[in-house]
Amino acid sequence: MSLAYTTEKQFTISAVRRACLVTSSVFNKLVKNETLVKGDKSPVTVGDYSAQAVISSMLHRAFPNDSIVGEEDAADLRAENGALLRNRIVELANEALSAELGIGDVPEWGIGPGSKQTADELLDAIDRGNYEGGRSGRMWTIDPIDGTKGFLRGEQYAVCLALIVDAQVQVGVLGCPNLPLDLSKPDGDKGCLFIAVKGQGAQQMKLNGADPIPLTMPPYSPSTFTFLESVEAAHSSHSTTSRISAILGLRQPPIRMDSQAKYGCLARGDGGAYLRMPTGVGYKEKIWDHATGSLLVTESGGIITDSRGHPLDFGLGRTLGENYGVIATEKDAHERLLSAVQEVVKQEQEEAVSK
Ligand SMILES: Nc1ncnc2c1ncn2[C@@H]1O[C@H](COP(=O)(O)O)[C@@H](OP(=O)(O)O)[C@H]1O
Ligand SMILES: [Mg+2]
Ligand SMILES: [Mg+2]
Ligand SMILES: [Mg+2]
Repeated sequence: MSLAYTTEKQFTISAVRRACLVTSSVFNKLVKNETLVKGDKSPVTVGDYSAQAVISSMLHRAFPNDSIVGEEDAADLRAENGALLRNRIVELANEALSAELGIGDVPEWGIGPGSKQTADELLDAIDRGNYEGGRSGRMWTIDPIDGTKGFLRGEQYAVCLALIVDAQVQVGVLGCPNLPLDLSKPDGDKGCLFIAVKGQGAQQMKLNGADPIPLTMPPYSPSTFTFLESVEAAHSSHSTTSRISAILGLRQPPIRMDSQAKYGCLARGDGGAYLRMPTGVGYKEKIWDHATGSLLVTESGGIITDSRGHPLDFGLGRTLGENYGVIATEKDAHERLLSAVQEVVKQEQEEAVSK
């Protein structure tokens, strides 16, 4: 019997690798006028747009009937003053699409020497990511650069692609070009690819390599356990994390890192838990920020919930709905962590009332 989603898995790896060609080349030579500020004040670069164009145009060839929920849209590139950015994106996306074929690449996906798209085709590909999401059917979710702020700081970011079927994440891949293979050797080899398929486990391999290694989270160990959390205090409350650490008596400081690279690290045994606690009311987590990561957690032996202990729901649309934070850790540690989180949430609510 053949395994489920074999083609989708291979496609996801190929698409993420090709998008990483773009992001890595932009990372090394990003110029000031290649970054925009979006309506929600967050940054977006030519790297984000080009990577989404690459993945989305490959998806259109490989799975023309599937819907796409992508973070970016091409409105700013279609504007009259968007020509400079648009030309750069066309150049970058075509460079990646036409790069040599590698292991597992299929030319019918619109890749390999000679594969080029027009500006209109690439802008349309970006805008094909406008699907509103939902509970039934097949959809892909793209975060072309997760951790754009980390990318701009010269630190961690991830290219993320996941297949969701009937609200369940079935396949997810992260490409992390700047992530050391071993966190304890920051100057050692960099570039990791994380892969998960539901029911088939999680794996890591070199971004440009072969030979995937299966990933299993190690059991809870009080002496080394610590949190993986966002670098950006506006994305995840650092003070809440530090109160939870105090309750648990943790000795190690948190590992701060941008992007879903945190989930890849958790799956391979770095830190011990992913923690993301809301910093205020109103922000709704986006499905593309957690789809691949959540599957990496469950396929490596962990549990992922919000701070009420509810599973993340990928069937509500482009967001995860009401935001009550995200907690992921090894399955035997989850209950202990959840009760510490809930204790701190209660304290914070009481303090807010008494203010
Ligand atoms: N107020 C907020 N609270 C939580 N997450 C936020 C946020 N504002 C932006 N984000 C999300 O945080 C993501 C980065 O995650 P992290 O902080 O773990 O690196 C961003 O992804 P992008 O960089 O793809 O836009 C963005 O979607
Ligand atoms: Mg963004
Ligand atoms: Mg993101
Ligand atoms: Mg992004």
